[in-house]
Amino acid sequence: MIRKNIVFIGAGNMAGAIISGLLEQGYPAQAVRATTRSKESAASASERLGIAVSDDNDEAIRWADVVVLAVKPQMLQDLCNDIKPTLEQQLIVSVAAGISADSINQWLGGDKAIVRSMPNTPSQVGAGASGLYANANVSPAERAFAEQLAGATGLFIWVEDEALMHAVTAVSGSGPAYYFLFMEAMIEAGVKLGLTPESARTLTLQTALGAATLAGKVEVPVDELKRRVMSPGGTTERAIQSFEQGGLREQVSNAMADCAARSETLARELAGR
Ligand SMILES: NC(=O)C1=CN([C@@H]2O[C@H](COP(=O)(O)OP(=O)(O)OC[C@H]3O[C@@H](n4cnc5c(N)ncnc54)[C@H](O)[C@@H]3O)[C@@H](O)[C@H]2O)C=CC1
Ligand SMILES: O=C(O)[C@@H]1CCC=N1
Repeated sequence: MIRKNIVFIGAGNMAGAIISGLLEQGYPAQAVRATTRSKESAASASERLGIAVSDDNDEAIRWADVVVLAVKPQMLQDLCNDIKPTLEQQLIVSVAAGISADSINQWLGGDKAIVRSMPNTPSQVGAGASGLYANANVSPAERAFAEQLAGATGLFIWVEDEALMHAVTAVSGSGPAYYFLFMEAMIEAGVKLGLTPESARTLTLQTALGAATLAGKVEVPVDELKRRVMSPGGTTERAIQSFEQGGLREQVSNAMADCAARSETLARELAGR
């Protein structure tokens, strides 16, 4: 494992998930720091995450080899302006949705090595999925470190065409929320059918885990796995017919197109500020 000092600027949901995943995988806590905007939030994040957290971006950046930008996209330009004078040759990793490497590079004064990463919150338990994109200033060694960072919290893919980061966001960045929504709906429906909330939850979660594990382990396409659950004239067939007639497929497609489009407009709105 290559050890570098990593600072996360912003210690919210996504940074917290990556930090927990990293530490869980044995990355040394002394080599990970974070910053927040106030002393109070720094103290509570430090306690929650088990690493040093301060409200001093400049001091943390001077200490770091790798700077992970983990603030909301709308805060990123102001943050870049603030840290520009302090940054030297650190590798920049941005997890912000939408915002292009060119915008970040421009806001940071140019000539920066920037990796964009679109992770997701299952990183917290080592089951993340990240899409990575590197600008032309990123060296092979820096690419390798970015892979180690993403790989410590799950799996990753590289995209060479940055525009595909919008699609990655629609699939895996936002994707956990779709599955949580589906689980929520299944639990509610199970309760309506008479199960206790606890039983409905236990069965729903294990079924989601089982389906994903099975699909990941066997070399069988998911439509065939679906077919194997559907006995002709049986119960599943009725449920699947009901989903198809209700337009689930189209809803998923529309929702993901809306997600990718939001990522694109975020990028345009914020690049023009
Ligand atoms: N939540 C998710 O599932 C995912 C989020 N992302 C991206 O991660 C980024 C962060 O999102 P979340 O963690 O969900 O947001 P969040 O609101 O939970 O965390 C953002 C944190 O940044 C801090 N912050 C803001 N300005 C700061 C500054 N100048 N210096 C230091 N800290 C500052 C805030 O205090 C807050 O703790 C966003 O750009 C988002 O697009 C990417 C993939 C998935
Ligand atoms: O909802 C968002 O904007 C962020 C980016 C991907 C997941 N959460």
